[in-house]
Amino acid sequence: MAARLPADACVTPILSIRNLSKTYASGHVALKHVDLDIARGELFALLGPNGAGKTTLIGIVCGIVNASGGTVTADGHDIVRDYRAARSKIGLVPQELSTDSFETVWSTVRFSRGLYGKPRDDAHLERVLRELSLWDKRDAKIMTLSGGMKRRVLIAKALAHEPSILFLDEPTAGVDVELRRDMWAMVRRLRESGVTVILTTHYIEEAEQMADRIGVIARGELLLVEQKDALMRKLGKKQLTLTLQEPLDAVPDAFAEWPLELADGGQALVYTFDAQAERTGIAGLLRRLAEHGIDFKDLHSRESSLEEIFVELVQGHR
Ligand SMILES: Nc1ncnc2c1ncn2[C@@H]1O[C@H](COP(=O)(O)OP(=O)(O)OP(=O)(O)O)[C@@H](O)[C@H]1O
Repeated sequence: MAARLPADACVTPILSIRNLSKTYASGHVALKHVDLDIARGELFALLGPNGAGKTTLIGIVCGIVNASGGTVTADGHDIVRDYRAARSKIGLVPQELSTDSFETVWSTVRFSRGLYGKPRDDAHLERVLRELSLWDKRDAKIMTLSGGMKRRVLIAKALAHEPSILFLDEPTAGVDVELRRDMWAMVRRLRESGVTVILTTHYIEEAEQMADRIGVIARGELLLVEQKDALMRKLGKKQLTLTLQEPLDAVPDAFAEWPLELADGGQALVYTFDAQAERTGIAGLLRRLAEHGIDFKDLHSRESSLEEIFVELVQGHR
């Protein structure tokens, strides 16, 4: 699907992905013709179930995986023809910490910066380590750190060369509440400082709390890209639950025009409707209930969460 920026976003995208495809040597098609533009300074969340193609997409943009077709431009640089320049614009926080176990935190981040040919800037590295509460650990060997601290080191490494685009692949998978909160705060600060952040996540809550725009990917296809608020408005459903005075065995035929369901062993009647519809049908439903002598003692309504929207989208795709 096409996922260009809205016309009013009159900016050159910082990341431009065109017709990107990937078929692994095994024959598995991991990405199918993905088009996506990311605006400078945006916080974009890529949501998808396991195996959707999120890591493959990031891997291609970061030059770790070769694309089978399509192009990617990062801050004006083609990621194949102009690999070094493109890569120097990008920071990647991968899912796993794989190397550097015997190195200290300080030498690891300094080395990361040097990899991109950036001049030494100890003041910058100190700022990064302090922000991530790693400054006190700068002389510790990475192998001696806790899992949470190792995660922080991954982020420090990714920020060492001052990238303008930061990818976070499942940043909070398996981390504790405190680290998750710190990560969210850090991502917000980065974004305020002008860094474009693209994160992948299974945690809908993360996308709901953080993102400006959300892309949903499943089986290698970008199903949808929307401003978060518009997505919730467009696809959100509302649910009205009536707690009945007397339980019902079944929904009476007279109510066939409303998609009603019984819940709580017949104690509650649940009506799901489109939050955007001009006529919700609630007034008519309540009248009909009164006509049939069905009394209720309580009623409440709620809007669907992003999680419900997401599950419906992905299931619909299957
Ligand atoms: N090197 C590889 N060779 C063959 N198939 C692969 C390879 N790497 C990934 N795949 C397959 O491609 C699909 C997409 O994988 P990918 O890791 O991009 O998904 P993901 O959305 O990041 O999933 P997760 O959330 O589980 O990390 C999966 O079915 C995976 O098994």
